[in-house]
Amino acid sequence: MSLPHLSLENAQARMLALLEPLPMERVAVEAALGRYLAEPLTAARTQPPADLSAMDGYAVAGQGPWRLKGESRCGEPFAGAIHGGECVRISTGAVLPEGADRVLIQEDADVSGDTVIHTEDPPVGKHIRRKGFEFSPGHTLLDAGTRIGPAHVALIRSAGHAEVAVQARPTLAIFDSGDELNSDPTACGVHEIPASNGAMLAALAGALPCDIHQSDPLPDRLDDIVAALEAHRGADLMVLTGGASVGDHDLAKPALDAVGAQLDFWKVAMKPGKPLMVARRGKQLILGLPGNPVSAFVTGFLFMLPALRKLLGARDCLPQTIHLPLATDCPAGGPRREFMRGSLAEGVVPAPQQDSSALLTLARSNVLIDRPAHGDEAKAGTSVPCLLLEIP
Ligand SMILES: Nc1nc2c(c(=O)[nH]1)N[C@H]1C(S)=C(S)[C@@H](COP(=O)(O)OP(=O)(O)OC[C@H]3O[C@@H](n4cnc5c(N)ncnc54)[C@H](O)[C@@H]3O)O[C@H]1N2
Ligand code: MOO
Repeated sequence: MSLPHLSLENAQARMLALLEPLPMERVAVEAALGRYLAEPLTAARTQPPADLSAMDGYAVAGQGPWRLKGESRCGEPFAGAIHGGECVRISTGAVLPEGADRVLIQEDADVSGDTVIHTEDPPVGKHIRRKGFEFSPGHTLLDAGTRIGPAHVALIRSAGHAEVAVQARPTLAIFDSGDELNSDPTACGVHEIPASNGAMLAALAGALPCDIHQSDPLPDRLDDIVAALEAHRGADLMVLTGGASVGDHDLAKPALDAVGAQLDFWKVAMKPGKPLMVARRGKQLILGLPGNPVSAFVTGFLFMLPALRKLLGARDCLPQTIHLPLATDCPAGGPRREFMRGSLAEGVVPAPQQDSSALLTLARSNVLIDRPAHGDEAKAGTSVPCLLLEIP
């Protein structure tokens, strides 16, 4: 079958359109790290809940000197109000007593007995965190599709929620395939190599919340590949690596046909990663990634992770492009848009080896430089679009 090579944007959009976010569930906030909000997050309380002191010192009213009337501590406010010429000892985060108009930090206070005088007089309102300055009940704090990071965990609890609505964790089955692959890297014969793509893709996917099934490499036998595809019909996403090209032993396409999967597209105008295959079987998405290790990584980064993000309900499924200056010259591009490995120092240095089998330069790289098809040579100092290889 000869299908046109899709542009990367077109291929990503087509793949994402095949997927729906998974059903919603409610989980404890602490268990939601790395997941995406299924609903906008609304405040259920007022923060701060009262006017609070931002410093340790004295809450004062009117002009000094002030007479010390008591103390307001965190969790134990001063009972009552103060009037002009009075103050209370106060801690950071404690409730400001009624009548206090500013906080004198203790470094600027001279205390003798129950009299407090200032060396610096703060203006009215100083060092007070006003009630509700962050949020009040009903305020929308975060949009649906926001990824929950450590700060979000704290914010959601602070907003008065013990649980949060997220999409269910996707299930993912990953398979290496090829007769040359040995699952034991310490026991490879001369005609063998260690299976490494599956482990790499599982590590890549593992940065997102998902449940991963990974097993020994499949041989280049149609029956075995079909059996593996059948055994994991229930997975939300299946990723097969190897056998995506056109050789006699490239069985990804025949295996997809045999299990009744509908091929949506095959081949994307990009390097590495051209023979990427995207198919659907019912609600399941199947990705056939090329076997060359760097091609598997780049397509995993540009397709598998976005697919997982879509299932997880992310607002932004695709990796963000940033522009960085080149530290050295970058050669002219070939006929395919190319993602070149590079490292970020004072500017981006393209890796000297760009062969799609070369894992060493991938492991030493932390960016992919996005080079246009037929692009001219880019000189050092030119700003180029890059993807940071930070996961995810
Ligand atoms: N006549 C053509 N040949 C090739 C074309 C083409 O258009 N016409 N495309 C080339 C491109 S581009 C790529 S990319 C590769 C993709 O090939 P496959 O997906 O069929 O991958 P394999 O042939 O199975 O393996 C390629 C290479 O990668 C090694 N490999 C495979 N799986 C793993 C694994 N799990 N762990 C580690 N290494 C793996 C395998 O040993 C091969 O060396 O096709 C080109 N050919
Ligand atoms: O696309 Mo292949 O991935 O160039 O080596």
